[in-house]
Amino acid sequence: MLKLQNIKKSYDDNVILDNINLEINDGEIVSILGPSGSGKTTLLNLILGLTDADSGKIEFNNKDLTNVPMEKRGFNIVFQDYALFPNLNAYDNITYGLKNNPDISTKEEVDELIHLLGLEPHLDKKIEMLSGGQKQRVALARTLVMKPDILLLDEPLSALDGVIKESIKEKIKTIAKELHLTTIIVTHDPEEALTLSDRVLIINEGEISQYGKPEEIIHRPNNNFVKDFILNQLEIKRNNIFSLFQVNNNLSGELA
Ligand SMILES: Nc1ncnc2c1ncn2[C@@H]1O[C@H](COP(=O)(O)OP(=O)(O)OP(=O)(O)O)[C@@H](O)[C@H]1O
Repeated sequence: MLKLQNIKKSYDDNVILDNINLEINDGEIVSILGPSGSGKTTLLNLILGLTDADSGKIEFNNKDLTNVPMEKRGFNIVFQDYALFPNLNAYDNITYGLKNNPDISTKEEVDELIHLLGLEPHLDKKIEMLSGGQKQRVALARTLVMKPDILLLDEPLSALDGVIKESIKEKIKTIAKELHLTTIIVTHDPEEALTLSDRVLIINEGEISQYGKPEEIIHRPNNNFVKDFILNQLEIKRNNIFSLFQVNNNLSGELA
Protein backbone atom coordinates (compact mmCIF):
# COMPACT_ATOMS: atom_id res chain seq x y z
CA MET A 1 0.00 0.00 0.00
CA LEU A 2 1.13 3.54 -0.82
CA LYS A 3 0.40 6.01 1.94
CA LEU A 4 0.77 9.78 1.90
CA GLN A 5 0.41 11.57 5.22
CA ASN A 6 -0.06 15.32 5.66
CA ILE A 7 1.92 16.21 2.58
CA LYS A 8 2.60 19.88 2.05
CA LYS A 9 4.50 21.44 -0.82
CA SER A 10 5.24 25.09 -1.60
CA TYR A 11 7.16 26.87 -4.33
CA ASP A 12 8.54 30.15 -2.96
CA ASP A 13 5.69 31.44 -0.81
CA ASN A 14 2.94 29.72 -2.77
CA VAL A 15 1.38 26.66 -1.18
CA ILE A 16 0.84 24.22 -4.06
CA LEU A 17 -0.32 21.15 -2.11
CA ASP A 18 -1.62 21.07 1.43
CA ASN A 19 -2.93 18.48 3.84
CA ILE A 20 -2.69 15.60 1.35
CA ASN A 21 -3.66 12.30 3.01
CA LEU A 22 -4.07 9.36 0.72
CA GLU A 23 -3.95 5.57 0.64
CA ILE A 24 -3.67 3.53 -2.55
CA ASN A 25 -4.03 -0.25 -2.37
CA ASP A 26 -1.81 -2.68 -4.28
CA GLY A 27 -3.07 -3.26 -7.80
CA GLU A 28 -5.43 -0.30 -7.70
CA ILE A 29 -5.80 2.18 -10.60
CA VAL A 30 -6.13 5.71 -9.23
CA SER A 31 -6.60 8.86 -11.28
CA ILE A 32 -5.56 12.27 -10.02
CA LEU A 33 -8.10 14.63 -11.51
CA GLY A 34 -8.29 18.42 -11.33
CA PRO A 35 -8.19 21.63 -13.33
CA SER A 36 -5.02 23.12 -14.78
CA GLY A 37 -2.67 24.34 -12.05
CA SER A 38 -4.40 22.41 -9.25
CA GLY A 39 -1.20 20.51 -8.36
CA LYS A 40 -1.69 17.14 -10.14
CA THR A 41 1.78 16.91 -11.68
CA THR A 42 3.39 18.17 -8.48
CA LEU A 43 1.69 15.34 -6.58
CA LEU A 44 2.83 12.77 -9.16
CA ASN A 45 6.40 14.12 -8.96
CA LEU A 46 6.32 13.89 -5.15
CA ILE A 47 5.31 10.23 -5.32
CA LEU A 48 7.95 9.53 -7.98
CA GLY A 49 10.62 11.27 -5.91
CA LEU A 50 11.40 13.93 -8.50
CA THR A 51 10.29 16.63 -6.04
CA ASP A 52 10.63 16.77 -2.23
CA ALA A 53 7.75 17.68 0.07
CA ASP A 54 8.15 20.48 2.63
CA SER A 55 6.59 18.24 5.26
CA GLY A 56 4.65 15.00 5.58
CA LYS A 57 5.45 11.35 4.98
CA ILE A 58 5.37 8.95 2.02
CA GLU A 59 5.25 5.23 2.83
CA PHE A 60 5.16 2.19 0.55
CA ASN A 61 4.48 -1.22 2.09
CA ASN A 62 5.23 0.24 5.52
CA LYS A 63 8.64 1.52 4.41
CA ASP A 64 9.30 5.25 4.83
CA LEU A 65 10.24 6.61 1.40
CA THR A 66 10.10 10.29 2.27
CA ASN A 67 13.86 10.75 1.96
CA VAL A 68 14.56 7.88 -0.46
CA PRO A 69 15.83 9.19 -3.83
CA MET A 70 13.82 8.61 -7.00
CA GLU A 71 16.04 5.85 -8.45
CA LYS A 72 15.76 3.80 -5.23
CA ARG A 73 11.96 4.03 -4.88
CA GLY A 74 11.23 1.41 -7.55
CA PHE A 75 8.51 3.48 -9.21
CA ASN A 76 8.51 4.43 -12.86
CA ILE A 77 6.78 7.02 -15.00
CA VAL A 78 5.62 7.38 -18.58
CA PHE A 79 5.90 11.07 -19.40
CA GLN A 80 3.33 12.91 -21.46
CA ASP A 81 5.70 13.29 -24.43
CA TYR A 82 6.79 9.59 -24.15
CA ALA A 83 10.53 10.58 -24.10
CA LEU A 84 11.51 7.78 -26.52
CA PHE A 85 14.92 7.60 -28.25
CA PRO A 86 14.36 8.73 -31.86
CA ASN A 87 17.49 7.02 -33.22
CA LEU A 88 16.47 3.56 -31.94
CA ASN A 89 13.73 1.29 -33.26
CA ALA A 90 10.72 0.32 -31.16
CA TYR A 91 12.26 -2.95 -29.87
CA ASP A 92 15.52 -1.28 -28.81
CA ASN A 93 13.53 1.43 -27.05
CA ILE A 94 11.50 -1.20 -25.18
CA THR A 95 14.57 -3.14 -24.03
CA TYR A 96 16.85 -0.14 -23.44
CA GLY A 97 16.63 -0.25 -19.65
CA LEU A 98 17.48 -3.97 -19.61
CA LYS A 99 20.93 -3.39 -21.14
CA ASN A 100 22.44 -2.64 -17.74
CA ASN A 101 19.94 -4.79 -15.81
CA PRO A 102 19.36 -7.87 -17.97
CA ASP A 103 17.96 -9.96 -15.11
CA ILE A 104 14.89 -7.82 -14.48
CA SER A 105 12.81 -9.35 -17.31
CA THR A 106 13.35 -12.55 -19.28
CA LYS A 107 13.03 -12.64 -23.08
CA GLU A 108 9.68 -14.46 -22.60
CA GLU A 109 8.38 -11.70 -20.31
CA VAL A 110 9.42 -9.02 -22.81
CA ASP A 111 7.69 -10.93 -25.62
CA GLU A 112 4.56 -11.33 -23.49
CA LEU A 113 4.38 -7.57 -22.90
CA ILE A 114 4.95 -6.86 -26.59
CA HIS A 115 2.09 -9.25 -27.31
CA LEU A 116 -0.22 -7.73 -24.67
CA LEU A 117 0.36 -4.30 -26.16
CA GLY A 118 0.00 -5.53 -29.76
CA LEU A 119 3.41 -4.22 -30.77
CA GLU A 120 4.71 -7.19 -32.83
CA PRO A 121 4.20 -5.48 -36.23
CA HIS A 122 6.10 -2.36 -35.18
CA LEU A 123 9.26 -3.63 -33.51
CA ASP A 124 11.67 -2.77 -36.35
CA LYS A 125 10.23 0.68 -36.95
CA LYS A 126 12.01 3.89 -35.99
CA ILE A 127 10.05 6.05 -33.54
CA GLU A 128 9.25 8.70 -36.18
CA MET A 129 7.40 6.04 -38.19
CA LEU A 130 4.97 5.31 -35.34
CA SER A 131 1.57 6.88 -34.67
CA GLY A 132 0.78 8.55 -31.34
CA GLY A 133 -0.96 5.44 -30.01
CA GLN A 134 1.92 3.19 -31.08
CA LYS A 135 4.46 5.49 -29.41
CA GLN A 136 2.37 5.45 -26.25
CA ARG A 137 2.36 1.63 -26.24
CA VAL A 138 6.15 1.50 -26.81
CA ALA A 139 6.63 3.95 -23.92
CA LEU A 140 4.39 1.77 -21.72
CA ALA A 141 6.27 -1.42 -22.68
CA ARG A 142 9.64 0.24 -22.04
CA THR A 143 8.52 1.17 -18.54
CA LEU A 144 6.84 -2.16 -17.78
CA VAL A 145 9.85 -4.35 -18.70
CA MET A 146 11.59 -2.71 -15.72
CA LYS A 147 8.86 -4.14 -13.43
CA PRO A 148 8.09 -1.02 -11.40
CA ASP A 149 6.30 -1.41 -8.06
CA ILE A 150 4.11 1.52 -9.08
CA LEU A 151 3.38 2.76 -12.60
CA LEU A 152 2.86 6.51 -12.93
CA LEU A 153 1.29 7.94 -16.08
CA ASP A 154 1.17 11.65 -16.86
CA GLU A 155 -1.81 12.46 -19.13
CA PRO A 156 -1.40 9.16 -21.04
CA LEU A 157 -4.40 9.72 -23.30
CA SER A 158 -4.31 13.45 -23.94
CA ALA A 159 -2.52 13.21 -27.30
CA LEU A 160 -4.80 10.42 -28.54
CA ASP A 161 -8.33 10.44 -29.81
CA GLY A 162 -11.33 8.25 -30.57
CA VAL A 163 -10.81 4.54 -31.04
CA ILE A 164 -7.09 4.69 -30.24
CA LYS A 165 -7.82 6.38 -26.92
CA GLU A 166 -10.34 3.68 -25.98
CA SER A 167 -7.94 0.92 -26.99
CA ILE A 168 -5.04 2.34 -24.92
CA LYS A 169 -7.43 2.78 -22.00
CA GLU A 170 -8.39 -0.91 -22.21
CA LYS A 171 -4.71 -1.91 -22.46
CA ILE A 172 -3.79 0.11 -19.36
CA LYS A 173 -6.65 -1.56 -17.46
CA THR A 174 -5.72 -5.06 -18.66
CA ILE A 175 -2.07 -4.64 -17.77
CA ALA A 176 -2.76 -3.14 -14.34
CA LYS A 177 -5.08 -6.05 -13.52
CA GLU A 178 -2.95 -8.86 -15.05
CA LEU A 179 0.26 -7.65 -13.41
CA HIS A 180 -1.56 -6.53 -10.24
CA LEU A 181 0.27 -3.25 -10.74
CA THR A 182 -0.60 -0.13 -8.76
CA THR A 183 -1.17 2.53 -11.40
CA ILE A 184 -1.51 6.28 -10.81
CA ILE A 185 -2.70 8.44 -13.67
CA VAL A 186 -2.80 12.23 -13.95
CA THR A 187 -5.63 13.58 -16.05
CA HIS A 188 -7.73 16.71 -16.39
CA ASP A 189 -10.53 14.81 -18.15
CA PRO A 190 -13.36 13.62 -15.84
CA GLU A 191 -14.64 11.06 -18.36
CA GLU A 192 -11.19 9.50 -18.61
CA ALA A 193 -10.76 9.39 -14.84
CA LEU A 194 -14.19 7.95 -14.14
CA THR A 195 -14.02 5.23 -16.81
CA LEU A 196 -10.41 4.17 -16.27
CA SER A 197 -9.93 4.03 -12.53
CA ASP A 198 -10.92 2.09 -9.44
CA ARG A 199 -10.76 5.33 -7.46
CA VAL A 200 -10.49 8.97 -8.40
CA LEU A 201 -8.67 11.64 -6.39
CA ILE A 202 -10.10 15.05 -7.17
CA ILE A 203 -7.87 17.98 -6.28
CA ASN A 204 -8.74 21.63 -6.33
CA GLU A 205 -6.24 24.37 -5.55
CA GLY A 206 -3.85 21.91 -3.97
CA GLU A 207 -6.31 20.20 -1.61
CA ILE A 208 -8.24 16.96 -1.87
CA SER A 209 -11.81 17.71 -2.82
CA GLN A 210 -12.98 14.08 -2.92
CA TYR A 211 -11.39 10.63 -3.09
CA GLY A 212 -13.69 7.82 -4.01
CA LYS A 213 -14.97 5.23 -6.46
CA PRO A 214 -16.35 6.62 -9.74
CA GLU A 215 -19.94 5.75 -8.74
CA GLU A 216 -19.54 7.53 -5.38
CA ILE A 217 -18.31 10.67 -7.13
CA ILE A 218 -21.17 10.62 -9.62
CA HIS A 219 -23.93 9.79 -7.15
CA ARG A 220 -22.58 11.46 -4.02
CA PRO A 221 -20.38 14.44 -4.92
CA ASN A 222 -18.82 15.80 -1.72
CA ASN A 223 -19.11 19.48 -2.48
CA ASN A 224 -19.95 22.16 -5.03
CA PHE A 225 -16.56 21.98 -6.70
CA VAL A 226 -17.02 18.31 -7.58
CA LYS A 227 -20.58 19.02 -8.70
CA ASP A 228 -19.81 22.14 -10.69
CA PHE A 229 -16.45 21.32 -12.20
CA ILE A 230 -16.51 17.59 -12.75
CA LEU A 231 -20.14 16.69 -13.23
CA ASN A 232 -20.93 19.82 -15.24
CA GLN A 233 -18.20 18.97 -17.72
CA LEU A 234 -19.73 15.55 -18.23
CA GLU A 235 -23.17 17.12 -18.61
CA ILE A 236 -21.87 19.61 -21.19
CA LYS A 237 -20.22 16.79 -23.15
CA ARG A 238 -23.48 14.81 -23.10
CA ASN A 239 -25.55 17.82 -24.17
CA ASN A 240 -23.12 18.60 -27.01
CA ILE A 241 -23.56 15.09 -28.36
CA PHE A 242 -27.36 15.21 -28.06
CA SER A 243 -27.58 18.66 -29.66
CA LEU A 244 -25.46 17.31 -32.52
CA PHE A 245 -28.03 14.54 -33.03
CA GLN A 246 -30.74 17.18 -32.97
CA VAL A 247 -28.99 19.21 -35.74
CA ASN A 248 -28.49 16.07 -37.82
CA ASN A 249 -32.13 15.03 -37.38
CA ASN A 250 -33.34 18.50 -38.38
CA LEU A 251 -31.04 18.48 -41.39
CA SER A 252 -32.20 15.07 -42.56
CA GLY A 253 -35.82 16.25 -42.01
CA GLU A 254 -35.20 19.26 -44.23
CA LEU A 255 -33.53 17.16 -46.92
CA ALA A 256 -36.29 14.55 -46.98
N1 LIG B 1 9.11 24.12 -10.34
C1 LIG B 1 8.13 24.99 -10.05
N2 LIG B 1 8.43 26.22 -9.56
C2 LIG B 1 7.46 27.09 -9.21
N3 LIG B 1 6.13 26.85 -9.35
C3 LIG B 1 5.78 25.66 -9.84
C4 LIG B 1 6.74 24.66 -10.22
N4 LIG B 1 6.07 23.57 -10.67
C5 LIG B 1 4.77 23.86 -10.59
N5 LIG B 1 4.58 25.10 -10.09
C6 LIG B 1 3.28 25.75 -9.83
O1 LIG B 1 2.50 24.86 -9.06
C7 LIG B 1 1.12 24.92 -9.44
C8 LIG B 1 0.63 23.50 -9.75
O2 LIG B 1 1.33 23.02 -10.89
P1 LIG B 1 1.10 21.54 -11.47
O3 LIG B 1 1.96 21.41 -12.68
O4 LIG B 1 1.28 20.56 -10.37
O5 LIG B 1 -0.43 21.62 -11.86
P2 LIG B 1 -1.29 20.63 -12.76
O6 LIG B 1 -2.54 20.41 -12.01
O7 LIG B 1 -0.48 19.44 -13.13
O8 LIG B 1 -1.55 21.55 -14.03
P3 LIG B 1 -1.71 21.15 -15.60
O9 LIG B 1 -2.96 20.35 -15.74
O10 LIG B 1 -1.83 22.51 -16.26
O11 LIG B 1 -0.46 20.42 -16.00
C9 LIG B 1 1.05 25.88 -10.61
O12 LIG B 1 0.60 27.12 -10.14
C10 LIG B 1 2.48 25.96 -11.11
O13 LIG B 1 2.74 27.22 -11.67
